Amino acid sequence: MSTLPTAPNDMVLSDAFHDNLLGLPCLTLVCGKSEVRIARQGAQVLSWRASDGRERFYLSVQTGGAKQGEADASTLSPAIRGGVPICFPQFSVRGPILKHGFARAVPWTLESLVNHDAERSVAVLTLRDDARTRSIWPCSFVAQLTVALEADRLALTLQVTNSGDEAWPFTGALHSYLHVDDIAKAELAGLQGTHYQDATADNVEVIDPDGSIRIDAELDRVYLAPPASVQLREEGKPALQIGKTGFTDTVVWNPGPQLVQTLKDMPDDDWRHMLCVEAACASAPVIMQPGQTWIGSQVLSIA
Ligand SMILES: O=P(O)(O)OC[C@H]1O[C@@H](O)[C@H](O)[C@@H](O)[C@@H]1O
Repeated sequence: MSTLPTAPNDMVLSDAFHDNLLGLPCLTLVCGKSEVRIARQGAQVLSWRASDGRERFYLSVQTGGAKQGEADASTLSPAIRGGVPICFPQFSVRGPILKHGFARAVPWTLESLVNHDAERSVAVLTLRDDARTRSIWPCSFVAQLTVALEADRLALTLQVTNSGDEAWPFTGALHSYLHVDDIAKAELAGLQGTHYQDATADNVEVIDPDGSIRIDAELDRVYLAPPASVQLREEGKPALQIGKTGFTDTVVWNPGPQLVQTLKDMPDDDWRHMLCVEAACASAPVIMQPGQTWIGSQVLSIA
């Protein structure tokens, strides 16, 4: 086991991003046979292989993002299409700033790393307000993502603190792109009877009558007060249990065969190989008083 100190050690910690996936600098967290890759940009988890070696996240080969060798520009980087983007301080276009906020478009700082642990490897990354974020959103904050990897379980915890002296609202999400072999043989179970806002129809509110969600066209829903856990099934068998705490909503998104053709960072056929199941605070903002801390998590376990 190699354990790096929990106190910031700038040289060691900045060296951690020495791997790359599709040219995106990232660090690799290892626990036994399980492995996770985390990009510096957006603290975005790009890949997760549990002990069976199977990739559990979708990542577009046409993705944007700040590539290796490119300086972390002072401007925002193009979003990375896949893995787990962090949407903060705004979910989608439900507010005045850019879609899904800026957290996914800027580099985060690695604060601590416990790697190659036999039971639980953990990376903690932070984003604090600076001149650039304040030019977009004039609020003082500290956002922290904790990535905790166990043999067949990945826990992502987002902690947000109001470090200023005025209250502010935020919406956001852990926007997980789950990999599926074939969307026609995949279903999401557990949301039956839950109200949702249909983003493809002006957010009209509907009750989901179905036992499980199947995808053959664009689907974009914010489920309100959903159960704490839902299950991804493939070929009729459990594949992944998806739990959440703190986040009020579950968002389910797939662009389907038409909308995907308008996404220049995603191959036309790839809607068949992904399903976004997002832990979100989308339907109503979280109001943060000065000094207040909010915590939400998404926990993925091999079913
Ligand atoms: O293309 P983006 O900005 O990454 O957003 C992808 C999708 O993200 C989902 O969370 C939204 O519900 C969709 O409306 C949106 O299209």
